[in-house]
Amino acid sequence: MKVDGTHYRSLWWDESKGSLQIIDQRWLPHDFRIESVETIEAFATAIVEMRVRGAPLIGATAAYGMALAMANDPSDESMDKAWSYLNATRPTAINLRWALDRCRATLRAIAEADRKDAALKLAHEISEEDVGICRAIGENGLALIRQIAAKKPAGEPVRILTHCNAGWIATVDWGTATAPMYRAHDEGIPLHVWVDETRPRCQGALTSWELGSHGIAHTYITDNAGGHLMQHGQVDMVITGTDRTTRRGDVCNKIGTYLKALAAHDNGVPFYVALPSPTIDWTVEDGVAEIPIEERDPRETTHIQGKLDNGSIASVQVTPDGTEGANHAFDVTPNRLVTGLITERGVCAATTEGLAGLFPEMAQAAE
Ligand SMILES: CSC[C@@H](O)[C@@H](O)C(=O)COP(=O)(O)O
Repeated sequence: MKVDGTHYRSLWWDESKGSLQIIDQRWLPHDFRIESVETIEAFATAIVEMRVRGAPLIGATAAYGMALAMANDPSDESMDKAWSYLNATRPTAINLRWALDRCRATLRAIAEADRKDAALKLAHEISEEDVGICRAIGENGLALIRQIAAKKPAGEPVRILTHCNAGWIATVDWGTATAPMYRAHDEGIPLHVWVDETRPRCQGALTSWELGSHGIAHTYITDNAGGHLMQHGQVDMVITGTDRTTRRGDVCNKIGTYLKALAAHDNGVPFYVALPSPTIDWTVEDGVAEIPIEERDPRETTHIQGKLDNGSIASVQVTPDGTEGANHAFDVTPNRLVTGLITERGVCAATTEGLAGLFPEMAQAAE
């Protein structure tokens, strides 16, 4: 997508430097900083510190991390070490393990002498696939937005609520939850997006930055406002992303998603989840019982980062000295609260049959 007229992806390989380039998302939306990632430790730090974030982008980044490990030392031992090291960075988004498993399985079957080139090619492939998946999610979600728009008086916007940032910077390009919005806007369908702030990291500010850059009307709201807006008929649909969706369609996503799903259910508002297939964990059935929920540094709750009036970016304390914070980063929305899953192969019910119907080969392979 475009930033100040230039087309960017959220990561790219720089041939001349021989290294991965990322946008350091810790400084967005105030500062656009590009960083070169050149050691395995730097890859891990980039994921842990959320310089790169969002399930699909974490997966693509890890694939480049494996490529670096193979360039340094193409042995099985080095591959296993990189797998374990990178896999330990964040526990919830399944795309991380998906990408690492795919790299390891593919590279194991290749002679050591060829692994360096093969690993880099595979990382490029995983990134390109992500772009294609997100584009297709955009098409499939667009059909849903069109249906809602068709029932409205001409010119009235379709009002979509979204949580966190499942936008182009959370993937390689397009985003998942935002892809249908970009497509609908480009097609001339009037939209208005309610953007949840998404404390503590305020990923809603990233979503606002993305939507604003694309000219999509939006309003930044507090995390607790969604239920109120739904009660007053101000939301036509919800679209969120996901970090891991179980084979029966339970959706793990950024903390607070569950409360939005409950409010949507109570108010008869359709609640959709944009789901790329690498985010399906076919080994898990019950999301609440089985998905590990990341707990991050409580300082993210007791402090908030923003831009001061003098233009500098600073972190300020919002709680009294010594206040304990707890920082659960994700929650699970049971499948009964999900109206549908928008995947690259179409929209399906959040059920075992729905997912297996669209992805029979994956469901079978997991049996
Ligand atoms: C297309 S991104 C999908 C999810 O990863 C997204 O909704 C989300 O929860 C991101 O969490 P984050 O902690 O910012 O990595």
